[in-house]
Amino acid sequence: MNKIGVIGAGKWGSALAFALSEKNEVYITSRTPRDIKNFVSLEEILELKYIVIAIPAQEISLWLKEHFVNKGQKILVAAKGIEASSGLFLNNIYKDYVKDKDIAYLSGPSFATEVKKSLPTALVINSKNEELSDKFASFFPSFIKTYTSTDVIGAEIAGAYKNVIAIAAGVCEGLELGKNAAAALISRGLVEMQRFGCAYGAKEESFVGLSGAGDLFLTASSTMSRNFRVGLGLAKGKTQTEILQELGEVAEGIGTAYALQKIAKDRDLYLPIAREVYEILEGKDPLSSLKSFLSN
Ligand SMILES: NC(=O)C1=CN([C@@H]2O[C@H](COP(=O)(O)OP(=O)(O)OC[C@H]3O[C@@H](n4cnc5c(N)ncnc54)[C@H](OP(=O)(O)O)[C@@H]3O)[C@@H](O)[C@H]2O)C=CC1
Ligand SMILES: O=C(CO)COP(=O)(O)O
Repeated sequence: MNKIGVIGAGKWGSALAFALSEKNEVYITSRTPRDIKNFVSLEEILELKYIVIAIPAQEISLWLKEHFVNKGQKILVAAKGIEASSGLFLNNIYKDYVKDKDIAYLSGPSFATEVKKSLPTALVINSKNEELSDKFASFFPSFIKTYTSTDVIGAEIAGAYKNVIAIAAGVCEGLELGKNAAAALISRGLVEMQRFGCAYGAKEESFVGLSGAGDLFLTASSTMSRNFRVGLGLAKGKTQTEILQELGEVAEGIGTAYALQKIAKDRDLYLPIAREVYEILEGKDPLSSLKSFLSN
């Protein structure tokens, strides 16, 4: 049995620890200590060969700087987001700490709540090192079908961008604009994130597969999604602070919308839905925002 360490005992980290324990001996740690099975110290986890990191994108840069010690571990990154303050992708952040050959990124449709109930899904392990992707893929339980890909940037952008589109879809639902509008928004969102990804050398097919369309359709159509619920709150006129207080969990689409706004400005890119989400987060009226996107 392989020993796997999970860092971050939030919703996704604990769901992954549960799923991976079907075939492996799994240990978990977190910033806030918990009275749960196999909870150990960070120092003990860092001694293990295989580690899953489920710390949100907005926090990871500082966490790596303050806590990570490279001992040649193989890392699977479970977060989905782009750092707001810098506009850096996760692979840019991690590359200062972990070699490309030692790191993989997890993507695809996966609400933690369903994974914790052993409900089936299909996920993608993305790494430049195909041997490592295969290895991580082999750790997953029978109820999760795994695929592998070398398109790290495509998977990363798809996983992060879909959270922003999910916020827009939540706004659309909250404003009761109808299913036609939602479908129009989601499909234009898919095109927007694919175009953005391709500008960074991502493969088009990553956006129509599990990492892109798969995760987008899931997140942008369900109140199980925290990002979708952020959109519902914005449509009701709630502030970011009120929404996050009610949510009590992370919604990566918010930071990612700010990151995309920064990138769009720096690189002079046209990202219409991401821009509207950013503007709504900054106080623009949601209805006029969606109308400006959906009307001629
Ligand atoms: N939930 C889901 O269904 C899915 C989530 N994801 C992604 O996984 C990532 C984590 O999400 P999720 O688990 O749901 O979020 P949660 O808010 O449930 O958990 C976040 C985790 O990160 C830890 N954490 C937060 N800030 C810091 C910090 N500054 N230093 C150290 N640890 C920190 C928390 O530690 P502690 O609680 O111990 O303080 C907690 O374990 C996100 O990027 C999300 O998009 C991806 C797929 C599915
Ligand atoms: O990424 C997810 C499912 O694949 C989780 O989405 P939310 O963070 O919006 O809940």
